[in-house]
Amino acid sequence: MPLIAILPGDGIGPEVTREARRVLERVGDFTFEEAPVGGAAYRETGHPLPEATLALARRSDAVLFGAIGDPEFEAIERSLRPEAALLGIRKELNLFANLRPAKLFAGLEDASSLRPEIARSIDVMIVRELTGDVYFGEKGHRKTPEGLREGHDLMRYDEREVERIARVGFETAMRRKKRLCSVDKANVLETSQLWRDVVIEVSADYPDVTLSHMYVDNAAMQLVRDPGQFDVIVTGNLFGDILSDQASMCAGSIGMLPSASLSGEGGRGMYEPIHGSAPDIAGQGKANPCAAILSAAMLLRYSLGMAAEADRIEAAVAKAITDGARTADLGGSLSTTAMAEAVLAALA
Ligand SMILES: NC(=O)c1ccc[n+]([C@@H]2O[C@H](COP(=O)([O-])OP(=O)(O)OC[C@H]3O[C@@H](n4cnc5c(N)ncnc54)[C@H](O)[C@@H]3O)[C@@H](O)[C@H]2O)c1
Ligand SMILES: CC(C)[C@H](C(=O)O)[C@@H](O)C(=O)O
Ligand SMILES: [Mg+2]
Repeated sequence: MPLIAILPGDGIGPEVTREARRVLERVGDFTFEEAPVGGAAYRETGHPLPEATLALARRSDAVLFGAIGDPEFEAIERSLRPEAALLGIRKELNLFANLRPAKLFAGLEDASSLRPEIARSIDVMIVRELTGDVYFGEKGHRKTPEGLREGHDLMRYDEREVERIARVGFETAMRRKKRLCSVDKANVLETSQLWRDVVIEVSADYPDVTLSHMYVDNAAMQLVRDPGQFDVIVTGNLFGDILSDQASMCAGSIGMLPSASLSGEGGRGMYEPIHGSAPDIAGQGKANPCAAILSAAMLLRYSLGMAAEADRIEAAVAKAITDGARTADLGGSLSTTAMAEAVLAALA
């Protein structure tokens, strides 16, 4: 029986993974093991990513991750903050490819920040590089020669890192509408110039894919002007982080966007909503569980080869929404559990 590791994390993480687990239990037979991560783990063990949690992630067939982040730990040493656990798992499991689909579910036009006719056109897969860039470069605080405090974070990619994520971008485009837009800032950044050069080199292997390049500032603008122009976006870690939160509001809510983080080695992956621990609504039963439920569907599709069950879950979310189920972020009043129950009812 497949082993699914559940790392609920902080804030709304446990609230939404609980509901995603119920949906998984409905569609198949799995063994679940849970372990603490983030601030919750730090409180329990003194470390945000305990050895036992990482070991569970390694021996599982797939990881369902909730969210981490706790205002209480915002000022402690960076390596002990909740975020270090998430970055640590991504790095340790070599999860370099992060797929973040943004699509508007019919009926959510009113929840989108865009006009309905524009909102309806969004159906983009953001392929975000996840283990490099300014996130993992050398960083720190130091003093300038004049004695001023200086913070620094090195942005870097080597050609191998760019090539492998570019290939994921092209392969993803091959399975969709065969249009790939590489987003960078090559007009200013050397890291981006290398990115662009390597993406162009890789494109020779994918003659059927139409490749375009866009600077990230323009991409942010185009994403709200005409999101329908994008099929697949491939971009670096930082730009992908920002553009995916932006895309979520085109699609109705950050509570709707799932993600898959993959290594390309076997089927192992980690699946998580793109949102965080939402301290402002944590513990109130207000969180939208759909991003976590849809992440569970991606888990079945990408790690467990259960595409039919993944389709069923996605169809159930779509049906619950067309039937009018809405949490507060979508303009409704359903609780987290009631929203999940609407999805479960639609599954039956
Ligand atoms: N992958 C992750 O675990 C992850 C992602 C982003 C942020 N974080 C962390 O989360 C903490 C809070 O960060 P933030 O406030 O910038 O981002 P956030 O995504 O947690 O919240 C941003 C806003 O969106 C709302 N929101 C988020 N998820 C929602 C859901 N499922 N349903 C309804 N509303 C939802 C929140 O209430 C908040 O108003 C920080 O510690 C941050 O580092 C973690
Ligand atoms: C919490 C943070 C480290 C994380 C990121 O920046 O990757 C989050 O924003 C995300 O999108 O998963
Ligand atoms: Mg983010």
